[in-house]
Amino acid sequence: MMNKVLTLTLNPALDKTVEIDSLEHGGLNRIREGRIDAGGKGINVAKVLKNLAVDVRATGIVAGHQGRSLLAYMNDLDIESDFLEIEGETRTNLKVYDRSKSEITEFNENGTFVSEENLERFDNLLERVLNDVEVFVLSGSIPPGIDSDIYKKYIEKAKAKNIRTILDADGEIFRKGLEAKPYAVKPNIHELEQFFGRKYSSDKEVVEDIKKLIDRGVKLVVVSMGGEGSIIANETETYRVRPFPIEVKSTVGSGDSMVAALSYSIMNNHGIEFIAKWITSAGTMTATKEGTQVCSFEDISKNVDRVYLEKI
Ligand SMILES: Nc1ncnc2c1ncn2[C@@H]1O[C@H](COP(=O)(O)OP(=O)(O)OP(=O)(O)O)[C@@H](O)[C@H]1O
Ligand SMILES: O=P(O)(O)OC[C@@]1(O)O[C@H](CO)[C@@H](O)[C@@H]1O
Repeated sequence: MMNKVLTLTLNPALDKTVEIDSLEHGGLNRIREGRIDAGGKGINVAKVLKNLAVDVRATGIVAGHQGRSLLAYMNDLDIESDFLEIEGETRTNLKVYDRSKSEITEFNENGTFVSEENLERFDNLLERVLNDVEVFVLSGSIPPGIDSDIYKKYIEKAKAKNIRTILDADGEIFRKGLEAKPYAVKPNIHELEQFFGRKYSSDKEVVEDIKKLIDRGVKLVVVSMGGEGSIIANETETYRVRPFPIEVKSTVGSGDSMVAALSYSIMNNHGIEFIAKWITSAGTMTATKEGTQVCSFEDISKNVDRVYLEKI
């Protein structure tokens, strides 16, 4: 086992993936196959890190019967977990795979309400589990009741302990989180467009905005672009990265697999070229798995050299 990563999932989910022949809007859709996986972005990051033999712990908030069921899934995956259990119900997120189009449509619930008192209890739990951590991953949406500056507060807390942080969130929580200058961020292209309030028509425009994030104090930026790959940059170098061809099964968790490989690379002080290859191999191989299943160490290492890198 190597070092320690802590992943935060304040709004976890049971991901229910169903397969149908062809989506009939307003009609009856017969489900051909289905599966349930432990989900939520930080939990997916922890699943990949476990496969990379990293000493990882998952934390967050779970609720009710569904929450206990989620913890049982985590236990089956042998992932060390330290979640606050509260009243209410952990959400179910429905992912519908349309076989005719090989396309996934996602329906994500809001999540269960977290009271001020429960958040205070979670703050205390976090204070305890943030010890001996090298990298802290904060990702995904936040449930009702929690303010949008939560990631900002937690990044500041982690930085005071010299822990490197990775932020993967969107909207207001990303905007506020950025004020605390996380070590790395991984928005997808739509989240970056939303943040800067523009539509990109070239890589050059994306790179301009990535530079703005670096000027704000972020050390490493990855902008993922689905099947188009990603752009990765630090203060001195920028790469356009393209994945290898695959048969896509479910891209759910692909971004999280990138974040996991990013944590692994940062922890081991790898250079930007290694990082670009590893995160892309991880994200791409996860897209070949059904439901919210993730890539293995072998999946990643066997395919890293198929990733195409271009320095820009
Ligand atoms: N259709 C695809 N073909 C090949 N690789 C893909 C495809 N979709 C995703 N990937 C791989 O996964 C990475 C992350 O994808 P994406 O940009 O969709 O992340 P995301 O929006 O954060 O995903 P999520 O939030 O569902 O985890 C891409 O950079 C790419 O390497
Ligand atoms: O609603 P959020 O928190 O933005 O995203 C939650 C989610 O869609 O993200 C993961 C994939 O990245 C899934 O496991 C999960 O259902």
